[in-house]
Amino acid sequence: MKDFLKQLSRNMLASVGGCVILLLVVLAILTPWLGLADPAHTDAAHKFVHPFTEMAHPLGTDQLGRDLLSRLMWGTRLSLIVGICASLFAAIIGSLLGVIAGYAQRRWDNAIMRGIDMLMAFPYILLALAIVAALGPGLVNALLAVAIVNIPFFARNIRGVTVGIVNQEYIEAARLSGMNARQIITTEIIPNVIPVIVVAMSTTIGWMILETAGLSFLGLGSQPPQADLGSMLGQARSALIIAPFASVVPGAMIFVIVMCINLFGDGIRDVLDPRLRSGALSRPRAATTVESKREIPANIVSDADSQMLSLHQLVTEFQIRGRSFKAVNHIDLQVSKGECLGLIGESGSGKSVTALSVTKLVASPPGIITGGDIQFQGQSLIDCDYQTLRHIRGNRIAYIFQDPLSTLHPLLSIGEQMIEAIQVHDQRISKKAASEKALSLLNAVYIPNAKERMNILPFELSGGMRQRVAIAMALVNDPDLIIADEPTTALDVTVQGQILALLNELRQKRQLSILFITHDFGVVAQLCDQVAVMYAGKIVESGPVNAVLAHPAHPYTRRLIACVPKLGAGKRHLPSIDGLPPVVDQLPLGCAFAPRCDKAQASCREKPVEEHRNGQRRVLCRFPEEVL
Ligand SMILES: Nc1ncnc2c1ncn2[C@@H]1O[C@H](COP(=O)(O)OP(=O)(O)OP(=O)(O)O)[C@@H](O)[C@H]1O
Repeated sequence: MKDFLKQLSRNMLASVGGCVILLLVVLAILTPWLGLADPAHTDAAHKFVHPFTEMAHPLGTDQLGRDLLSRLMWGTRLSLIVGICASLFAAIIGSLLGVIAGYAQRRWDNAIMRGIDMLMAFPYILLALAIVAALGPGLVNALLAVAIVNIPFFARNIRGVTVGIVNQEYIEAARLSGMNARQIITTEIIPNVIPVIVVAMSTTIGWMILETAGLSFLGLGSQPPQADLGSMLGQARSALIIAPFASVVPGAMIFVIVMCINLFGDGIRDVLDPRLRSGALSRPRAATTVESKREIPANIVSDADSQMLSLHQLVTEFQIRGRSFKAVNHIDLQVSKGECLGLIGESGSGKSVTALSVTKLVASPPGIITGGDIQFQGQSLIDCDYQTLRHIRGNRIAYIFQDPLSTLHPLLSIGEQMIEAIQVHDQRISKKAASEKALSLLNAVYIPNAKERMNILPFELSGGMRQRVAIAMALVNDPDLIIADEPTTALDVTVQGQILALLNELRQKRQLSILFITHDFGVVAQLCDQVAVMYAGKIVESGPVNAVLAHPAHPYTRRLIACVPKLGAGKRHLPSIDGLPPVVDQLPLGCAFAPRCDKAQASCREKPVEEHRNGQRRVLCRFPEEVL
């Protein structure tokens, strides 16, 4: 709750809206005790008294001499109660119908949704008028009418969300655990749709107040002597020319209430919507923000003839709610032409952020590059303009991600997506030529019946086949560097072996450089020439794969290698690494691995660690396992 209020207070307009609404609600609650005049007391001798002319009637009087301030306060109280009750009624009934229709599907879904469609087929205001006409005029009936016509809005919204949730794996898991439909709805579905209901309610209360005011304005809502804001407006209508203030007072109040509720509702939506949290109230920028005062490393020497990619003291941070998370912390990496570099480390060590930083694909906000440089074939990618970066992305540097199902477009066929990727970077190529190129690439990655498969959708392929398509997509523009972010993690070992063999073959045939991200030293041994081990945003060890595997120098590397089972090594205990990596906004002054290291001494924790180098090997440890 504290967090919620803190985030809400950052939105200036929502805060103002919330404060005004809070003030009005408090005043509405306290109205009976404010010592105001009787709102129904008429005084023909004092009709249409102008505002601020008589102490007894600060806002003036209406056509029957009733005190406008008192009627305004009582009317506001009534309008707020009606708006909130109508909204609650519509939200509860509509959401329940939506959840049941979305969960049950088939016959129930059909019956409920066709009923809802029938409600929606009537013109909105006519339906409300018909309901009031059938039930008779009166505030409660107006409330019911407004609530009923808004039920379809909630039902359709919540049904859509529920249909999405019902297909998720955790609902399957709940079914497997033996839960019945009622339990699944109450414990799994409703908690997940509540934020959507709250957001929808926060934006509809204002609308419902307006609708009830509309019915009262037409004489179908509150009946004399009771008055809500709409009926005040309706009664003042006949004297609009001679006493406009009698209309302005309730009209201005309706405007303020609806405006403030909408501003507040938008603020609540922004805070509650998980996609809009973590500072991302705006769409991420096209390229990661680079801090203007970033630390630029001195004497960058990058051999453009042999180096494909080199990172120099790169720092990428996430700045969230006043905290800076250093996901990538002063790292140096080099990938030579035709070489495969394996980047390995535990989950959360910063591998993916490093990979995304290369082409400035880290989402900004909250990501920001605060230091270092990235050289691609001797050209700085940090300082280059956006057009150059766009040309390089997908053309000279391509990515393969872990889950092709979420990176391939679900509604476009494989062929269409590949042709699009080719034509984005080469507008002169005809569709036919692009299609032939796509087909030859699908053949190159050994997709059987490639011609027929050009026309199918991603979900119709198996995981291994999808990953082959993702590799073919990465190759469409003959890139020089491929960044593969755990492309085999979701695959079984046989398919993993095939994909690694394919990448190796393509690398040799096409002289590709690869930055390969993985958790698995077995994969590194199979594919990579060089390896860099990452921990808490830093490269703690790097060097040729054979040398690192045979003689790991950092205790973390040694323990990562010890976790890999060895075929034929007999039955042995596979040690795990106790403890967890540190949170990267509270990194210690010394070695971040020290709390989990069996060799750590006091000096490891107290002083920054210096890097030891020998030839291609580097280690960031005060007491390495091997002297380099
Ligand atoms: N969009 C984001 N907003 C905030 N923090 C983020 C974001 N993306 C990544 N991080 C943080 O950056 C750190 C590094 O994340 P990263 O995804 O690079 O780890 P990783 O080593 O690739 O892990 P995995 O192997 O699980 O993919 C983590 O602490 C993560 O929580």
